[in-house]
Amino acid sequence: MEAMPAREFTPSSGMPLYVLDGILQVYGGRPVLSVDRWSVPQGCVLGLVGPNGSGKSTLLRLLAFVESPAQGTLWFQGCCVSRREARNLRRIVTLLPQDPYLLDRSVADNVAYGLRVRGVHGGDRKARVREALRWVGLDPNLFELRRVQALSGGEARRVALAARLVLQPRVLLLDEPTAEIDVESARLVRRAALKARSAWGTTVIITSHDWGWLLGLCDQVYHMHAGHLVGPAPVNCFDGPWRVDTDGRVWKDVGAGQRLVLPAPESLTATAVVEAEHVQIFTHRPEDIGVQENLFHGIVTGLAVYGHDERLLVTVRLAERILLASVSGDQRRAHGLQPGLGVFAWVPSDRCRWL
Ligand SMILES: Nc1ncnc2c1ncn2[C@@H]1O[C@H](COP(=O)(O)OP(=O)(O)OP(=O)(O)O)[C@@H](O)[C@H]1O
Repeated sequence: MEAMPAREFTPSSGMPLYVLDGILQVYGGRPVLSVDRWSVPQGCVLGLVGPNGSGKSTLLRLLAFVESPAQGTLWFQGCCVSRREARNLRRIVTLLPQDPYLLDRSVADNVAYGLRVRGVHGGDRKARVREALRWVGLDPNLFELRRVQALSGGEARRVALAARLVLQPRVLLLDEPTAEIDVESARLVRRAALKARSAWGTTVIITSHDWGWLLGLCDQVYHMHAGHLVGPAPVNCFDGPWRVDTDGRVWKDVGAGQRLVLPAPESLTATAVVEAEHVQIFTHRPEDIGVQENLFHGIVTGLAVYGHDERLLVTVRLAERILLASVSGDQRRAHGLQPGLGVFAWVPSDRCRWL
């Protein structure tokens, strides 16, 4: 590992675990991930949310050192990671992919595999395997000797998670660990992530499509869109193409004939970003003429507490998309916001920025 030149990066409050600098990843000649500058604090639980194909898994693979970026520099614990060093770091940084591979052996063999490779033997290995199974809610007495082929899909995913936890990793990267699992399993994933952090100081980075679940678990949730990190605050992204209005502004249909009208971007294919913080919720159509444009009718589908000052993220289903708005606890109570309530959501056009 090369020592990092001091001029490149000066930590303000503790050395970040990762720093990404000018990272570009390209598949088949097509850029799929572009990160100018991003750092991950040590010991955080961090979420990545975004639509299909936005680059979440690609970013996790780079952080797991299982692939290298086409351009840019990845720093880990203040050091620039070379290809040779990446191999060593894979012993302390572990990735649970979306479709984890399990060996055609017993549950215990699968969970113990990484320990065997690292030279952990005997009673210590057995005890750690049993403990890791308990962490993911599988009774070792019932599951240890079962063959993985005889497990349900959800149980197999828990075994794969136990096989990462048993390593007591420095970094645990979980790629959509709650996809296709029930509420109880999602609770176990959450518990395991938090226990790993408190027991070993593990930094945990999790991708998901579920804003609410991530916000309830993570210190910070970054939104990814079209290969870019947008956030960390919850945001709404509106993709082009845009149509041009008679007065030179641009618009697009967001469903049921409702139009989003914005100032013209540099390109008609640009993506508009509006932070949830700037979207306002009304329970009745407001009189104020200033909020008639970009006022959408929708249904509240979820509320999730986030941040340190009891903000709530409100998901509102418009005809063809979900809109995110942020409200305070007082606003929630005053409006009686709850899932199923019909509301008006206002997107102020002057709060939009373009990607
Ligand atoms: N091996 C590959 N070869 C070519 N393109 C790829 C490859 N892997 C991913 N991509 C492309 O890279 C982009 C980012 O994919 P990635 O899997 O990182 O997105 P994601 O946000 O994790 O998506 P999802 O939520 O569907 O899992 C997509 O456009 C995808 O088609």
